Amino acid sequence: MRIGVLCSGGDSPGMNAAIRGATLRGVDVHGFEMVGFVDGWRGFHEGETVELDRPAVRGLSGQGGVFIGTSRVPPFDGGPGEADLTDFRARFADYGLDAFMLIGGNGTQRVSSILHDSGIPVVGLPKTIDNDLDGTDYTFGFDTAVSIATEAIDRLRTTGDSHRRCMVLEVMGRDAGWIALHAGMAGGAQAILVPEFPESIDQVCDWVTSVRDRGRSSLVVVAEGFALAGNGSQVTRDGRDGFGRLRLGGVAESLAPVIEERTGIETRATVLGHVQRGGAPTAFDRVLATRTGIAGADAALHEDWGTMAALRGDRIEMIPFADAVGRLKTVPDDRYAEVRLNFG
Ligand SMILES: Nc1ncnc2c1ncn2[C@@H]1O[C@H](COP(=O)(O)OP(=O)(O)OP(=O)(O)O)[C@@H](O)[C@H]1O
Ligand SMILES: O=P(O)(O)OC[C@H]1O[C@](O)(CO)[C@@H](O)[C@@H]1O
Ligand SMILES: [Mg+2]
Repeated sequence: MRIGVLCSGGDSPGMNAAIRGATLRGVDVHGFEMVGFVDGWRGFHEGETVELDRPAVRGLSGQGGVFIGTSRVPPFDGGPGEADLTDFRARFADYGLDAFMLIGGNGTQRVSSILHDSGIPVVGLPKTIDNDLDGTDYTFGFDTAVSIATEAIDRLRTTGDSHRRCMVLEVMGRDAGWIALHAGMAGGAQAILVPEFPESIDQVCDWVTSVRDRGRSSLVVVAEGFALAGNGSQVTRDGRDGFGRLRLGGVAESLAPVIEERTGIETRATVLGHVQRGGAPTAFDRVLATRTGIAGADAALHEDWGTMAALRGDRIEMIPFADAVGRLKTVPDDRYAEVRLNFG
């Protein structure tokens, strides 16, 4: 069996470990041929590939990024219509492929599902720092991002306390508040602002003021997709990503002066940005990613197409794409309520 491996969407710490796990199991144990497409669908369109075998994945489990590259280059020119899919199948056949192993988040697994429905054998390996993919408890990369954001909170807190300032930290997550929620809990933030639960500026300022009134300095964590209640909208930057979506970012910088003006407390903003996607994966993410890759290779052996390797409790289970795509896994009411009671 010849399997094409491809990454799509943002990189996520653990992608290298997943490719290593899949290759060691797929090539060495099951006797597959495996080929990686460089920079996601760009490599597929332009014919840039790398053979995956034991030497190619040596020492990769602790390395950040992904050595074959990833991108948001789309798989099809269009919708996809029947003509797009026919062209796609022809290209798939030209590469001599029997199946795809697609590594990505909700967008990528949506593509997996489209390809599977059009008759192409696919297994999916879930990754994303956003942890917004349904059907799986955690995606690899999330734990690393949360650890980095937590360290940032710890560091901002000592300087914020020293100057009696309010510190606002912006983290990633697109339309899901998981990174903010977990890092904020781990770092004991005085307020955590997430896209799922808009709050008014009056409420945010009340929390910051009450923290000052009991002699402390506030650490506010805000997810990049947060919008104020009422007529607030998400803050975006110039430019669009490779899929044509507006880039999120800047909400901390827009909130900080308003908090300062309304409370009289000096307030500073920090945007953590891509630091939270870079560098070595945590041990948890290395193990999760490796097991995910192994499960994907085993699923290919059993021709368990149309499935994604999901973490369920402490087990990796192959679940249908339909259970993973179509809706985002966002922060539920009870998870927000349990932290909100202690804000301020
Ligand atoms: N419905 C769709 N139809 C066709 N292509 C899609 C669709 N959804 C996503 N894609 C393609 O898949 C790519 C990856 O999706 P996306 O950028 O949402 O990242 P992701 O896989 O969700 O990972 P992450 O959220 O971690 O960046 C998109 O950039 C786009 O090229
Ligand atoms: O790397 P880019 O294209 O700036 O994308 C940033 C986006 O990717 C993610 O890191 C992962 O989806 C989001 O949290 C963030 O909004
Ligand atoms: Mg996504």
